[in-house]
Amino acid sequence: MAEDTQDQQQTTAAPVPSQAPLPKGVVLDKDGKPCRSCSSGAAFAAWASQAKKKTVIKADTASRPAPAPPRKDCPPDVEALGRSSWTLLHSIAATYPTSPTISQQNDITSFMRLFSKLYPCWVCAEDFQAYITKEKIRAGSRDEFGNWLCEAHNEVNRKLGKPTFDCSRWQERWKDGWKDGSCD
Ligand SMILES: Cc1cc2nc3c(=O)[nH]c(=O)nc-3n(C[C@H](O)[C@H](O)[C@H](O)COP(=O)(O)OP(=O)(O)OC[C@H]3O[C@@H](n4cnc5c(N)ncnc54)[C@H](O)[C@@H]3O)c2cc1C
Repeated sequence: MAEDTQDQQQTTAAPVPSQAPLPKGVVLDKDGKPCRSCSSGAAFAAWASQAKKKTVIKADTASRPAPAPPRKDCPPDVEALGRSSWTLLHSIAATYPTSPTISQQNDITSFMRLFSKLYPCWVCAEDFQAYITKEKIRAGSRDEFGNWLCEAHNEVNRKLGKPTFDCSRWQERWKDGWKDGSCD
């Protein structure tokens, strides 16, 4: 009861106290706040619901606003961000020149380095930067870059315990559509 009284004095969303265990899968930002683009959607939602429970409206219960219905146009979690990002990256590979100039090779290499620094999920970004340092970006042709990217994606798949992708089929997946005609 004493805790209820204390809660009733709060009017705005309060962060979950640091001693409260964070739901599994919630990654913190460098400032210690939960990072939505680094966390799975379910884990972030569990944290948000925990945080909401700590929020009590000061006025009587009748004047509490109805909870907002869930919507689809929310900031991305780690999965949504990842899917969109891989789509962009593999699509760039699919339109990369078959015989790129030196300048085009430099551009894609710079782009990938900057991408790995700016990627919004910081834990993902750190691992991707380490991967790029270990496995030098290969961009001598479309197929070379597409395969390098496919291997980079597979490294993340392995880290997350997902099946790896057959890189001999990256152009079917991202450029031409499957050979059985199912994308035509
Ligand atoms: C650079 C980067 C680093 C990431 N690091 C992390 C991380 O550290 N932790 C984390 O939780 N999430 C990370 N992610 C997100 C993660 O990779 C997935 O995007 C996310 O989990 C959603 O996965 P998904 O199963 O929907 O398919 P995704 O892995 O997003 O793949 C999308 C589609 O690409 C195709 N595909 C799969 N593998 C390959 C491949 N090797 N080559 C070509 N096509 C392929 C498949 O058709 C698949 O449906 C990262 C994303 C990026 C872009």
